[in-house]
Amino acid sequence: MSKKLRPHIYGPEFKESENVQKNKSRSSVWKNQVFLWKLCFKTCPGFMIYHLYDAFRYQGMIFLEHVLGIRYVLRCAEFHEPFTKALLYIGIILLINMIQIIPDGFYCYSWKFKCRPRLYRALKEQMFKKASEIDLYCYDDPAYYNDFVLSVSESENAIDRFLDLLNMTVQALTTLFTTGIFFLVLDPIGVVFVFASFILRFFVSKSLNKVNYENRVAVNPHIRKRDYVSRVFYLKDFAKELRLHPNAGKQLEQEFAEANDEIIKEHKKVAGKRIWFQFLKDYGVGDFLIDGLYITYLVYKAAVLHTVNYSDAVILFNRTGSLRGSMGKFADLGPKAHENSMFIDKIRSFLAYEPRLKDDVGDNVPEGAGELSLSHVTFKYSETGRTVLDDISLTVKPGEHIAIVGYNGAGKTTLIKLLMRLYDPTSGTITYHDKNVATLCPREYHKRIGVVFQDYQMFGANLAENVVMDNMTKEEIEEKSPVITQALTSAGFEHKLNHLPDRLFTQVTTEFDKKGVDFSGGESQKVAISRAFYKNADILIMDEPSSALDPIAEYELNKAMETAAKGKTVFYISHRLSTTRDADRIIMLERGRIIEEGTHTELLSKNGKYAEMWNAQAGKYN
Ligand SMILES: Nc1ncnc2c1ncn2[C@@H]1O[C@H](COP(=O)(O)OP(=O)(O)OP(=O)(O)O)[C@@H](O)[C@H]1O
Repeated sequence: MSKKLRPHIYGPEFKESENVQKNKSRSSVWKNQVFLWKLCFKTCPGFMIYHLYDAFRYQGMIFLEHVLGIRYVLRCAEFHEPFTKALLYIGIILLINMIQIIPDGFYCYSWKFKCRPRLYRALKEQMFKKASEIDLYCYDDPAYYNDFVLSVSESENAIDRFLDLLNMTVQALTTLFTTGIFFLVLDPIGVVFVFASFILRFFVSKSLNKVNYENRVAVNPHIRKRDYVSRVFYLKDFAKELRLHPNAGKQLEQEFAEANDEIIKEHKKVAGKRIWFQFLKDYGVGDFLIDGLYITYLVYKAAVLHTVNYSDAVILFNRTGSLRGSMGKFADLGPKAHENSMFIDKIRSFLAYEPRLKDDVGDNVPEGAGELSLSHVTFKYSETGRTVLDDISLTVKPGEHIAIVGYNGAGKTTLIKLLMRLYDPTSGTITYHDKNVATLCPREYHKRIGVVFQDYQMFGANLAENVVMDNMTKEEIEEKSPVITQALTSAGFEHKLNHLPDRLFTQVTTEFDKKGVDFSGGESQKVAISRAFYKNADILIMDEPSSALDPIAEYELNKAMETAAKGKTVFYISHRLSTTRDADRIIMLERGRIIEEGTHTELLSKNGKYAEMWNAQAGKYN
């Protein structure tokens, strides 16, 4: 597996010499095409076979009509054969053409439009599945993220290029065997000219494609930046902010212009090489060698030496252009396959990436609520990054309610991410039921945790599915309706639910459905909270669950929590200390370290950082 896509944080063991990578990429050109062939053939076998046949048919017919046919007709004229012989031949060709036009029309205007999207989907489905499995570390590594975006955005192009390559290969082989043999029989020297042009074109194309690929990789980060700015200007989410803060828009315009300049700079860097290679390819190999030298030689043979008759000379003259074109395609095959292979390589590396956290691998989680314990846990997002959590030790009994407080950036959310095992600690261990969570099956472990993240997302699905977070049929929604409604009610969404005409079937977001609904920030947060209530897990994690709620909704949420969280282990993060004061224990974090720990009263009597924070903001709630 190519290691290019592995996140850098895994360290030097994955670094390979440039030579090893080059040899590997050479050897993988073939394997990469086979990979796509298997995928395409498995998805649409009939289409793939017809795709090959179509290329063969196209060149076969050209040979029949334009080589054998025209030669036959011209020879009839040159050697005074009866006109009916020529007419019969023309009639047969017309009939064959007519028979072929029907399946060809079906292939071009129906099959292609049906099957190409199926092929794209087959690959995209694999990529989407993998994207949901890859470790979150990967998203923190810009180099990895660049390659990730490139492979996803290039996946459809890779299939298109592969289908073109197949077409080109079969066309080139058909031409080689038909027109090539024709040349060998009539004028073997002509083959030398064609072969020379083939070799030259092969090397020139290879160099040109390498330049193109390197340029594509170099411009990719700038294209991503430009795309980001474009998104900001067309996405609804940013529209309000941009109107209120026009300077932010100007700054982004500036960044867009800079990214554009970088792209132009990258193109300028390779412009000279591109012009030179294109000149060699078009003029040196094509015009000069074949149209100049070969034609001179052919005319000399026919007019001076009389070693070839006129009808054959005309056909050879006529076919050099076509043979040169086909040989050109043949010469382009290797470099084009190589270029496509570099993109497929990225796709395959992405698909072959083995997540460290395998969703369904690991020990079963013991039944019931258990003790959760952190021992000397330290964490960095990247090998070279700063320590975000530093030597955290904490034991939480089943049913205990823990509040985590601290200033922005103290490491509260990061601690939650580790507790949920979205990341593994850099050092130290986290145990649940006395078992290291790193040995537990993540999927089973996650079932034990209901969570509301600060940056929750609403999905373009109906309301019920947004609570259950799964695809559901109409019958399933109706069956689970009481539990879903109860979860929404506990989260304070009842009033809104009663005003939705389609209730649980209401489509969330108006982006794809005119009848859909855009919820307010607070309403969306209530839906996110209801997910945790619906899950009814042993551990409840709430990261700023009431940040968008009005005071009454916050009060009601706290009341609902008393019922929903009874007997459960709860981690509650909030900047509003009035909502955390009743926790069994409050953990105060500062720069990744636990600096104070105890009940609200204990911490106030310490008169330390917590008391300072309380006095600054929450004292007014007394
Ligand atoms: N994906 C990431 N990659 C690198 N650094 C990160 C990442 N996420 C968070 N950090 C850094 O880790 C530190 C702790 O972030 P965290 O989100 O845990 O803080 P927090 O206490 O939850 O802050 P807040 O109260 O603002 O939500 C911050 O300095 C932040 O910049």
